[in-house]
Parts: sequence; structure tokens; C-alpha cells
Amino acid sequence: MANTTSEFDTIAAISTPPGEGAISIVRLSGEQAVEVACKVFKGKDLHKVASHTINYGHIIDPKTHAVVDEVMVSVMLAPKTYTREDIIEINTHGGIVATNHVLQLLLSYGARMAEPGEFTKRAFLNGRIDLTQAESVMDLIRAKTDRAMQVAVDQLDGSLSHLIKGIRQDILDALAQVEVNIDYPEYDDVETVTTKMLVEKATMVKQRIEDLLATANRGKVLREGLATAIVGRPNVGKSSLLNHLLHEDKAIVTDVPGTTRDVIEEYVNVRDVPLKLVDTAGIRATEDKVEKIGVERSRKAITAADLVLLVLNNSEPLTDEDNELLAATRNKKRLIILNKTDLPVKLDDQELKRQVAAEDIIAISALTTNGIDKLEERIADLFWGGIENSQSNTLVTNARQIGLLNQADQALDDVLKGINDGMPVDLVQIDMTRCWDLLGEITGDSYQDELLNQLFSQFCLGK
Ligand SMILES: Nc1nc2c(c(=O)[nH]1)N(C=O)[C@@H](CNc1ccc(C(=O)N[C@@H](CCC(=O)O)C(=O)O)cc1)CN2
Ligand SMILES: Nc1nc2c(ncn2[C@@H]2O[C@H](COP(=O)(O)OP(=O)(O)OP(=O)(O)O)[C@@H](O)[C@H]2O)c(=O)[nH]1
Ligand SMILES: [Mg+2]
Repeated sequence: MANTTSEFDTIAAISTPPGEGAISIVRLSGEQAVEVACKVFKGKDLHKVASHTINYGHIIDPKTHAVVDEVMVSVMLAPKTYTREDIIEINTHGGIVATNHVLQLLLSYGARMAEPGEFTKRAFLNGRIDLTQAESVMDLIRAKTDRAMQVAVDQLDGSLSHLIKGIRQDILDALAQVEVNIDYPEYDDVETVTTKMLVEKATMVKQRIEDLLATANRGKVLREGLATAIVGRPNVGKSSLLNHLLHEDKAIVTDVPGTTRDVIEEYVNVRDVPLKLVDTAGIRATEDKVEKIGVERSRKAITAADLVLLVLNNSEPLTDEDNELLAATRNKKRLIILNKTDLPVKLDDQELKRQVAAEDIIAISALTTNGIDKLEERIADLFWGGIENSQSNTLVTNARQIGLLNQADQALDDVLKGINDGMPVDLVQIDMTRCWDLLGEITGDSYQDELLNQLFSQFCLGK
């Protein structure tokens, strides 16, 4: 097939998930949308119906005159549409054969198959949304928790763009001020006044960029899950804890120490925090070859973890292995889980409190489920603490956006270093302008076709 697609083509795609459903939607967008639909639709004249109406009728194969399906057809005329072009949506009975037949007819009568994400790409190219909003459409579709969805919805609303645009305006103001100072010097020492102003502005802008970058880590966790390793010596109740957090019996629990031989990985949402839970083999010196491999993996799990749940047995005194684990996780974000609190206490909690802050110790019983609630609450606090109260809900979650923010941050380092090194103002201006450009790439105020193709190709077909 000749590759002569153009942004002026009228495009078509099935916009509902592949497979059988109650209703499927075949969508058309472009100048010829109404024209193409009319060729296969029998009912009211779609040229004459009011915009934003839905119309009953039938899809007819013009060659055979056979009825393909009974449908409802929405007519939405530019510019108040998803793409800002004329849009026709054909709602079919959700059968696979009929829906595909409708699409094939549209393709035979003047439409071309849409590329993945092409409807949303047009919404961007036609100025209805910017790049961060387009990216949030995809995040929205892929969101796995209520909270991840909330973040995407906020971004779809333009919250991030709004922040970026504000920062860009500040940079522009500073650059304009430089020009004014140079062209109309009010002071003897224009250079000093100008660099002082630049340092102030660059420092302020840098702070705002770094505030955004600080949200990136949480964003990453929202998408990938907080890597949470459950560690502890054999038989303390790690697998029992995992099963409780999962609300199902996933890991084998026995009274034989060394039951878990391999690392078990499971995803679960704890109070809207997506955890990637890793149950590990109990750590102890061992001669058993299989167990040894498991123990090695446990050490790796600690290294890779964002959060460590270190399980101790409250009904036994602290052992050397416990102390070793306490030391090994000292620099990690961790919670100490005192398990088996239903049994008589043998663990010296004064000794423990010398090593761990009291609020990081959580007493539970994996047998009676006592304290599991408190643990879940504490995990949620650790993660959401601070942002739920913060004035802005905006999280940067997207690798492309984070990369550009980092580059913009570095450009500001160059600005500040340049001034510090006594570089001429016009050279400093170049770095400041680069920062402005990089931020513009985030919102798509400046972009390259390559980027757009790469970005939208990750979308669902029909979106
Ligand atoms: N049937 C159907 N449902 C859908 C979509 C769709 O395209 N079709 N959407 C898409 O995937 C989403 C809705 N998103 C949309 C976003 C903007 C506009 C739109 O027409 N915006 C215009 C006018 C808004 C108005 O009337 O005030 C604009 O912004 O100018 C439409 C849908 C989800 N549900
Ligand atoms: N009394 C009491 N017993 C518990 C508690 N939690 C776990 N157990 C028991 O302790 C034993 C070991 O539990 P597991 O969850 O398999 O322990 P583990 O840490 O995964 O053990 P390994 O996989 O061998 O390292 C089982 O018999 C559990 O029923 C608790 O809170 N109280
Ligand atoms: Mg186990």
C-alpha cells in the first residue's frame, strides 16, 4: 500500500475494544466524514440534520443493497468536537462481523484507516489539547487505581500545562527585561543590575522546576507500583503477612522454617497505593543449596525495594540475624513489623527502640489479623503524606516530561554557572532561552514530527 497518508484524509476506526460487546462504535473524522457516512447510511439525510444529534437508521452495502446493521449515528460538526473536525460515530450492534463490515464499507467509500492515536493526534494538531493532555489520555486509559486515574484526569484538564506555561512566562519576562536593560540603560552599571535580576529569576524558576521533579518519584510509583520487600528470618510470618495484604492465600504458609524458597511477586492496592509486594525466603546462614539461592535473591530484593517490611517475631528474643537485617535496612525506607503479638512477648522492645524510631514499629498478629489495618494506614501515610494536603494535585508521571524537566533544570545550572563565571550576558541568554525551549517541548509548543509519531503510536487504535 502506498504510504501517502495525510492529515487531511478522513480517517476511520473502530473505537471500542475488539471483540463482542453490547454496542460498538465506528468513528470517522475529517472533512469528508458526513459525505462518506451518507454513502452507506439509510435514514435521515445526515447533511441536513443538526450538529450533535444522534440518528436512527441502517447501514446498507451500496453494491448488494444488503442491510449490514441497524445503527444509531451521531453527527458532530467542527469545531466543537474531539478532533475539531467533523465527526461521525456509528453505533452498531456490538457484533464483530457487522462492525468490521461497517468499517470496511467506510474504507471503500472514501475514508482511510486511522493510525493508532490519530484522533487524539488531530486534537493536538488542531490546538484543542496540548501534548501533556494528549499523554494524559493514554495514562487515563491505563490507570490501574482510582488515584492514578485522578492524576491523569487532572492533567487532562491542563493542570500541568498551566504550571509549565506560568514558568515559561517568567523566563520570557526575564529575557525581555534583559533586552530592556541593554537597550535603555537607566543605570550606569547595566551589567550588574541585569545579572542580579537573572540570578534571582533563574533561581526562582529552578525551584519551581525542582518542585515538579520532586513529584516524579510518586508518579513513577503510581504507574509501576511501590516495590515493597517483605523480609525477615525464617518462620516469622512473612508469607502470612503477604497473604493478608493480598486478601488471598497466595504464598504457602507452614510451621517449617524455610517454607518459602523463591521470591514471590504480587501486585496489590493498599489504600490506593499500588504495591509490588515481594515475599522472600527467610534470611539465615544456610547450607541448603536451594534455600541459599533464595536467600541471595532476598538480599537483592532489599536492594531493589522502595519500601522494606522487616518482620520480627515478637514471641522470641532478637537474634543475630534480626540485628543483621536491622542494620542492612537502616538506610532504607522501612517499617518494622512485630508479628505474633498474640503469643507471650519475648522480644526486648527497649533494645529494638534503640535502633528504630517508635512510629516505624508496628505490632501485628498475622494469625488474628490484629494491627494489619494500622499497617495499611501507615503505608498509605508514608506514600500520600504531604501531597494529599498540598495545594496542587499535579504529579509528573511521564518519562518524556521528566526527561525534559531534568534538561531544563540543567540549562538553569548553566545559566547560574555562566553568571558566576562572569560570562557575557548574551551567552547567558542562550542558556535561558534553551530552558524556555525545553519546557515548550513538554507542552508541545515546539515539537518534531518524529516525536509525535513515536508518542501517538503507543495509543489504542481508534483513540
Ligand atoms: N461517543 C464518544 N464518547 C467519548 C468520546 C468520543 O469521542 N465519543 N471521547 C473521546 O475519546 C471521550 C470524551 N472526550 C471528548 C472531549 C472533547 C470533546 C469535544 O467535543 N470538545 C469540544 C466541545 C466541547 C463542548 O461541547 O463544550 C471542544 O473542546 O471544543 C468530545 C469528547 C470519552 N467519551
Ligand atoms: N501465633 C502466631 N503464629 C503465626 C503468626 N503469623 C504466622 N504464624 C505462623 O508461623 C508459621 C510461619 O509462617 P510463614 O508465614 O510461613 O512464615 P515465613 O516467614 O514466610 O517463613 P519462611 O517462608 O519459612 O521464611 C506458620 O505456622 C504460621 O501459621 C502470628 O501472628 N501468630
Ligand atoms: Mg514464607
